[in-house]
Amino acid sequence: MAADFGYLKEEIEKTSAAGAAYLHFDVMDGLFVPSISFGMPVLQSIKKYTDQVMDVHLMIQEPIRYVEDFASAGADIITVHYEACENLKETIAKIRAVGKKVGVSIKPGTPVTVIEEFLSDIDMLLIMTVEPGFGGQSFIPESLERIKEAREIMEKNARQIDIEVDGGIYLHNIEEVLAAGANVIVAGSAVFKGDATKNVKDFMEILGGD
Ligand SMILES: O=C(CO)[C@@H](O)[C@H](O)COP(=O)(O)O
Repeated sequence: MAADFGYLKEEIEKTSAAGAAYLHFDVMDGLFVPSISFGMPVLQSIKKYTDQVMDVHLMIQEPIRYVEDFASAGADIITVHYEACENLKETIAKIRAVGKKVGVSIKPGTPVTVIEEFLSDIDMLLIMTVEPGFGGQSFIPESLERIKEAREIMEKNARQIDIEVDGGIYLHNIEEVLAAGANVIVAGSAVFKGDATKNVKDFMEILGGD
């Protein structure tokens, strides 16, 4: 979402060449969050020119309605919001049924403990480190404790899944989020504002290239 849409192909190719393994695709419906971004047709177009893992973050109300569409359009991981689903179990099952990896996201005000009962069914927990809806916001400092809490819950349940963080991540705070237990990093402004190639390379140096 932070890329210049007029140059989407070039912007994405830069991140891929510089080593970014995932492309985070923010879908906003103007209902679950105030903004509207883009949807399946854009994903389908992008998919043609990059091999990056398509990490689709659905910030939409009742995402179960669109799981099949995003799967067909090229999603590899489909992440839905805990707060947006009337029946999260059913939504997770639908993502599994279309053969995609399952992510569940929680907003900053949602207790981390809500994830416990879904842990065995999901591949990734996305902890929002800003209020979802807009890029360019500041990282919420309390998020660090929430990431640690999520790792502890996983240890207690003997289930280690990916913890993704999203919002306000820059070179100056990435080490803190990694130390807290996150292992999938979303960076919007920090990559696309300025030289995307250099920015991704700078992140990759800290991440060790994988
Ligand atoms: O999902 C969202 C916002 O809702 C994020 O993906 C942000 O768009 C990340 O942007 P930066 O905070 O890195 O600019």
